[in-house]
Amino acid sequence: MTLHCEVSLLRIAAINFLNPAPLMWDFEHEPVQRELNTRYAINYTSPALCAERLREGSADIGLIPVAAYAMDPSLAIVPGCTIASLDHIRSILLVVRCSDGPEAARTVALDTSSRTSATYTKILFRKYWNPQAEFLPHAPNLEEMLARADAALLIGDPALYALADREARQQRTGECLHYLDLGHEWRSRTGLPWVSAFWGVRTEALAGKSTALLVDDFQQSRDHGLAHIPELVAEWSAKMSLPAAVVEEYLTRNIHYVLDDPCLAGLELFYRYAAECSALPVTPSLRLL
Ligand SMILES: C=C(O[C@@H]1C=C(C(=O)O)C=C[C@H]1O)C(=O)O
Repeated sequence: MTLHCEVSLLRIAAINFLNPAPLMWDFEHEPVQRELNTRYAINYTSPALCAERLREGSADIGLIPVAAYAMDPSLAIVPGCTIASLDHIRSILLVVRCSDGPEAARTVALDTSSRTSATYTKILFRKYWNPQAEFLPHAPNLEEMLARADAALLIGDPALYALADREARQQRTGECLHYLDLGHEWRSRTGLPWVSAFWGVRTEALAGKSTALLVDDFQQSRDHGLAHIPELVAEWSAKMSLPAAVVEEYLTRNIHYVLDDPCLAGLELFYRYAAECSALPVTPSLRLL
């Protein structure tokens, strides 16, 4: 008689941008990858779709935009891991066509792959720049966005490419655009970190599994990633054709990977402001595993 011992894998929805690469280290590199393959199966998608996969039940764990958590506070959060920024974030950009800055922007195209940065953008307009601004969802294509709106929000790798192309674009078109780093705009007004994403978990999927082991797997992967920055810089600067110094600065100074107390305070304020501006329905309480 053959005994079939089926171990169900936890399905992870991950993001195919550069910024989560340190969090993903053990899932993508030996010696730990082989062992994690016995517990997890990974699928890569956009931030907005990570949240969607958890909602529809086709993933158990997802690197979800913090804004999506307000729509589904039944999820639990893996403590300690995040995609955040303490000031300049580099990959969350508001590109503004008007020479008068964001206050003069009446229409804003929002990158459809974003949930969190789209919400921060609404907060910044409602509270500080232009409460009357109108928002339209748009695929991340700077030229098409600026053909339809006065300003464009780009996130992740498309934002990094737009920034790298900034001078060449000005020479090509003669047009002078403003590039605002929204992490810095938020920090200078609130004094708090910008928090983009964390690992959200459908707790039903954890039945019969060790929560402590899961938390260890994700926190150790982050620690190992942060201990292998030179390898990540070599890998990603080649893959993205970006200068190694830019990728290194991005992974070590722009993005902050530890969900610590200042990040939790930044998150609380983000949820409060988002509810005040009717950009999110509720202020969720944070349920850490
Ligand atoms: C820093 C970034 O964070 C991302 C931004 C997100 C959003 O705006 O919804 C979600 C997940 C993060 O990985 C970025 O992509 O530039």
